[in-house]
Amino acid sequence: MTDTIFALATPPGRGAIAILRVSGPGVDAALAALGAPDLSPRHAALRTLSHAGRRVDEALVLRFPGPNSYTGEDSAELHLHGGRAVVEAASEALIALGLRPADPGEFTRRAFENGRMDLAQAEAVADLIDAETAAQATQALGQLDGRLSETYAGFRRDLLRALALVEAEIDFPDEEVPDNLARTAGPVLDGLIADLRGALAGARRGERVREGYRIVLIGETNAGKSSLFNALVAREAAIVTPIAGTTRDVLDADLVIGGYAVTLSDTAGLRDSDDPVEAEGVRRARARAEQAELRLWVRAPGDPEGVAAAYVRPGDLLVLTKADLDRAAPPPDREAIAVSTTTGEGLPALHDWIAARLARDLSGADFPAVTRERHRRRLEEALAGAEAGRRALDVAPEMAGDDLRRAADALARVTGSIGVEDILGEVFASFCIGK
Ligand SMILES: Nc1nc2c(c(=O)[nH]1)N(C=O)[C@@H](CNc1ccc(C(=O)N[C@@H](CCC(=O)O)C(=O)O)cc1)CN2
Ligand SMILES: Nc1nc2c(ncn2[C@@H]2O[C@H](COP(=O)(O)OP(=O)(O)OP(=O)(O)O)[C@@H](O)[C@H]2O)c(=O)[nH]1
Ligand SMILES: [Mg+2]
Repeated sequence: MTDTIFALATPPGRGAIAILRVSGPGVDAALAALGAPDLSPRHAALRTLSHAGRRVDEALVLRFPGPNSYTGEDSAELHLHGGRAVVEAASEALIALGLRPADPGEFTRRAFENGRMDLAQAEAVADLIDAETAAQATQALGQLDGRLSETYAGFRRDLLRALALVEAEIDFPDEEVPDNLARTAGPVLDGLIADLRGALAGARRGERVREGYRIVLIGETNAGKSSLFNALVAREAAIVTPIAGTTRDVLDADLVIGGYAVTLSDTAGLRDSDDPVEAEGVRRARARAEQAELRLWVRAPGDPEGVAAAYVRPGDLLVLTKADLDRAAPPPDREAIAVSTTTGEGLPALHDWIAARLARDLSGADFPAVTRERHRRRLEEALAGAEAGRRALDVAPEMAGDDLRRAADALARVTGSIGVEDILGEVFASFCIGK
């Protein structure tokens, strides 16, 4: 029999109101025992809750009889006065009545297991709670309302249609089979392959909106990278000294620019060094520069092109620092912005340039976006299967079925209609308690 679980759904600590959420078959018995036996479904009612002869609170109580609830089970919410002692007393009463505290994500896990939402929607719940930018929230809402799941389901329907056509032909083999398939299953698969490629092309964008767009400062030692880092994050996060080679570790900061999440990294100045600590710092700086979506090539007046030039890609920005000391003429062949962290000149222009770059790379009409590496890997598998199946149509149609089935399975795993056991723990472990 399923446990009846409870958890604080609001942040811990003192607050105006604290909500205890309860779900499972023992909900009605627990409500009755606390003094709220008579609640009509989904209507808030004020009740005096008590336990073991002691008043616990004057609370607003809501009852959601299953299956019409978030979890699909009998559920309830106790909207308590948000004092620590009140929450403590109510929790103790629920434990005494045989309920147990919920694990992280357990309410949403039950919603998934009861068919109230699929796995992509459950992930969207977690994303929505973690969302700190408007773009992240919009993306998570598009996934929560099932639009992303519907996209995957459409891909899967196409695959199954192609599979049915292949199987129908194979059952009546003759020399016409490849020609027939080229007319029937061929176009279905061609369309699907194009759609999957389109979804994958947008996947990096979805992941960057969710996880943050990676910007790395690179350049010679003493170029002013750490000073610029501090200016952009608006606090003295990195150590700045006149000594070349001050920064060793990569230093990351999360910030929001133009409504998008950004991870900005300060790095060690790129130079050859016999000092093993500095050499390791330079190795890490290079690795980061390669992973990032954008590199800001930081150069002070007189800096040589140096090693950084090898890491700069088309579309990166040259930032000419220390503009208060000397104004280096920007090279004619690349985009550049002159800044001074001493006077502040150029910093608003740099900020605006980054915001425009984020809007260019992260906003887009091909919604809903694929938002997670887990989804992207499965889509890549599905694409590989669809492409292999497509090739087999012409040469060995009897082989196409296996490829298409493999592709359809990969898609079913994204929404959790098959193969969930091995990933459920991973998906729900990152949730808040009470969700
Ligand atoms: N107080 C409160 N606020 C909340 C939630 C909650 O659980 N409690 N939610 C939790 O994340 C979100 C809203 N999501 C919800 C989704 C479904 C149901 C629900 O009871 N659905 C039933 C009844 C629908 C109806 O009243 O028409 C159903 O779908 O059958 C409730 C909340 C955000 N705000
Ligand atoms: N006048 C002036 N000095 C600057 C400016 N930006 C940085 N500096 C100075 O240049 C020196 C080096 O600055 P950092 O920000 O530590 O340079 P860095 O690129 O992080 O150096 P490493 O960590 O050694 O690679 C410090 O003395 C800063 O005060 C600027 O805009 N104008
Ligand atoms: Mg530095």
